[in-house]
Amino acid sequence: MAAVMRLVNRSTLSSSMGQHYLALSSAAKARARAGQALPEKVKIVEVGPRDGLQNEKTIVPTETKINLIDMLSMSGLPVIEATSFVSPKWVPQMADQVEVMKGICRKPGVSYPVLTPNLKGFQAAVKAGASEVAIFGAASELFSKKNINCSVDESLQRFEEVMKAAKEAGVPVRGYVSCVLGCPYEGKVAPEKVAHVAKRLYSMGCYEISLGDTIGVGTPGSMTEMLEAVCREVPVDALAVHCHDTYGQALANILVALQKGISVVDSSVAGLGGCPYAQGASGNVATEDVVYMLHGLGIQTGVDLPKLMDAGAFICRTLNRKSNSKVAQATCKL
Ligand SMILES: CC(C)(COP(=O)([O-])OP(=O)([O-])OC[C@H]1O[C@@H](n2cnc3c(N)ncnc32)[C@H](O)[C@@H]1OP(=O)([O-])[O-])[C@@H](O)C(=O)NCCC(=O)NCCSC(=O)C[C@@](C)(O)CC(=O)[O-]
Repeated sequence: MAAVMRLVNRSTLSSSMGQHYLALSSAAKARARAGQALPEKVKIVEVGPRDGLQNEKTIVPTETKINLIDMLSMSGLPVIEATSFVSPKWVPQMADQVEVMKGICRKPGVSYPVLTPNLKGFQAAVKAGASEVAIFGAASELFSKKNINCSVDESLQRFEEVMKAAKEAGVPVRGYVSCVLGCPYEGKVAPEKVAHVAKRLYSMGCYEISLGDTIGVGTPGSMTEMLEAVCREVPVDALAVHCHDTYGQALANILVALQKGISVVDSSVAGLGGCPYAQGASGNVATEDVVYMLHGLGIQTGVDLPKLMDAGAFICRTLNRKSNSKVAQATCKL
């Protein structure tokens, strides 16, 4: 019975993709029905292999990480955050970063950025063949201290060093701001503080600033307020949103961001993840659910949903867990 359901749901999914997602006139209508001028295309930044796996209690074999990244590459995702060049004492799960970078099959046109908290990480990343990196700061002092062992100002000084080296090497840099809608240690975070850190990262040369609701406490209300503050300081086309789904608000918050004109969304296959320095934070919003919503709105992503779901099913099977994706649950792709 379950197998029949799986088949039926999979074919329904494929045919609905064919009927609805590719018909441009109905796509435009779907976007218009959402009430605002939504973007025609959205770039999805898949963070599962890094944000998703960094918090796993038992070490995930390198081969599994490589297989996951390769399957994600085949699904049409344009950006896959592969790993991080951080201290193995702080995040043991990412200690195999060099092997991961060496083992993945890089698909032309796909970018594989990695996290680099400082110059040491940047140099190691470039040596391992990274062609794009991300620096990661926070809008909360206590989170910054817990996560990267320095104040927000100190972190920005370290990032200046990374930016200088990246410019010399011609490596594009993405910037993260964590705790944009709340901090596990400080509680509420002022939108102006988020805007200040986002502006600093943008001014130092980050081509894109990803705004992280690290603990998933935001609502469409707080998201709107925060984005209005940030958009006064950073052009909207340089912004991305990175929503964890702890309180089930992620898709609603992403829709708010789309309505504000943001067209880059971070997400994690099967909703894997959490931050090791933000206790209680659940995984990122599931990529499958984001793709389903975007395609339903007539927004192009270039992602093949069934192939993406195969990658989600693979990692859930390997980690012996249920997918956090509602789409995977509904279609029995667990
Ligand atoms: C930033 C540090 C390194 C500072 O850590 P530290 O202890 O202050 O650094 P240090 O400069 O004093 O060095 C201490 C040791 O770490 C080594 N070290 C120093 N730098 C590196 C490096 N790059 N790679 C490898 N090793 C490094 C260094 O060589 C030395 O080694 P030892 O002499 O003790 O053997 C540390 O705090 C760290 O690695 N933190 C990891 C933070 C992290 O990965 N957090 C999770 C990702 S952030 C996130 O998930 C949020 C995000 C991005 O998804 C968005 C959102 O949801 O909000």
